[in-house]
Amino acid sequence: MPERSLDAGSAVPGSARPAVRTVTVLGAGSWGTTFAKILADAGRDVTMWARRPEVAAEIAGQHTNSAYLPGATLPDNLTATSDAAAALDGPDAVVLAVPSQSLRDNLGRWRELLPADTILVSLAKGVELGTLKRMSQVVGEIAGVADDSVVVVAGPNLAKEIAAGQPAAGVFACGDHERAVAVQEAAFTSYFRPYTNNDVVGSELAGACKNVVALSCGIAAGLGFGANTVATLITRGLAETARLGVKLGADPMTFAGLAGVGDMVATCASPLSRNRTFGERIGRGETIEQAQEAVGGQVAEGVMSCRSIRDLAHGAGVDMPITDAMYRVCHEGSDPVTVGAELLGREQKPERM
Ligand SMILES: NC(=O)C1=CN([C@@H]2O[C@H](COP(=O)(O)OP(=O)(O)OC[C@H]3O[C@@H](n4cnc5c(N)ncnc54)[C@H](O)[C@@H]3O)[C@@H](O)[C@H]2O)C=CC1
Ligand SMILES: O=C(CO)COP(=O)(O)O
Repeated sequence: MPERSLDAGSAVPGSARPAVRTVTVLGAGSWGTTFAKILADAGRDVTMWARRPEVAAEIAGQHTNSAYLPGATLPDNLTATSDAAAALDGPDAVVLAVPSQSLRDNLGRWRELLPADTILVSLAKGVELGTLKRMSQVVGEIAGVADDSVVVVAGPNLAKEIAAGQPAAGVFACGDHERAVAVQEAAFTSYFRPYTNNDVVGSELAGACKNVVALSCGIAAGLGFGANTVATLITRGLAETARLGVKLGADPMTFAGLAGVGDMVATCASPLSRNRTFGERIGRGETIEQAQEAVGGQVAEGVMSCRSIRDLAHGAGVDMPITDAMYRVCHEGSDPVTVGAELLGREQKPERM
């Protein structure tokens, strides 16, 4: 039984708030499946699209997704298909749950199928290579909607913990407050508490940048360093993230919130994070290919985002030394020990500038 009645999604009488009763989630990886579970537990009728028919059949038939969320049982009001047209037959909201670098291609295939006026929700945490666009900008371009009408999901949301029912909060950012609130209502359960904000730029950049910082924390752990090193990287990583965000129009307070410090701490500290795990393997001396294997074919977004965020920062004239260092390790074959020593030995300066 869903936790909440469908009445929770009704439009507020006399308001412009859209009702979200039916939702389609495009992408059946760990976060897509977990977010679908949240929506279904909150009483929404949810359909997932999975690339592989066998994954869709397992979700629909056995209410599990053993490849991505072993051990989790999915609610009865969550079904799945690998037919995108069937999945997109009239939902009130569509959740985009594929990795950042594949969003443009995937959305291009779905564009003609998207119902008019559906609320588009983006889960991906990354910056597109080449175009250097945030995910809501990619969605805006491909779907032909205003970038800031997209609801962006951010915050400390390690999928496996939430799928196990552990308490967590998230933040839904959108330029249109009514849309953010509509999705907030649709995803409110006893274990997941969504907040809203209107800082799409800051929320998206925070989500993308923390994956890169998590790589550095993983490397530090893999090299055998302790809590001081990790805390230093988290704090200075947040400083460079906020520097970029503010330059690009973000509200500085966003970086003190769930999308900022919240997600930074969760991802940089948890062995469940794919980005941290990837970094840890590199720190232990493994190759990029071995580290990729360690995350089991799932996406460690920071590996690509360190390149795009570095390019974005260069274009904006913003100094991001940790991101630069991760780029050199992941894409130029630099030795993590040397890169770490160079980070420590940079010119001295005040903490805030
Ligand atoms: N897993 C987590 O705890 C969280 C993930 N995110 C973000 O959500 C986004 C999706 O993440 P996950 O669901 O965890 O990813 P995942 O790697 O677990 O699954 C990706 C899904 O997208 C599908 N897909 C479609 N086209 C693809 C392509 N060209 N390449 C690769 N996969 C493709 C895959 O089949 C799979 O179903 C990422 O941007 C991630 O950073 C955000 C918060 C939490
Ligand atoms: O975004 C996440 C937690 O909020 C998940 O992080 P990873 O992609 O590193 O697993």
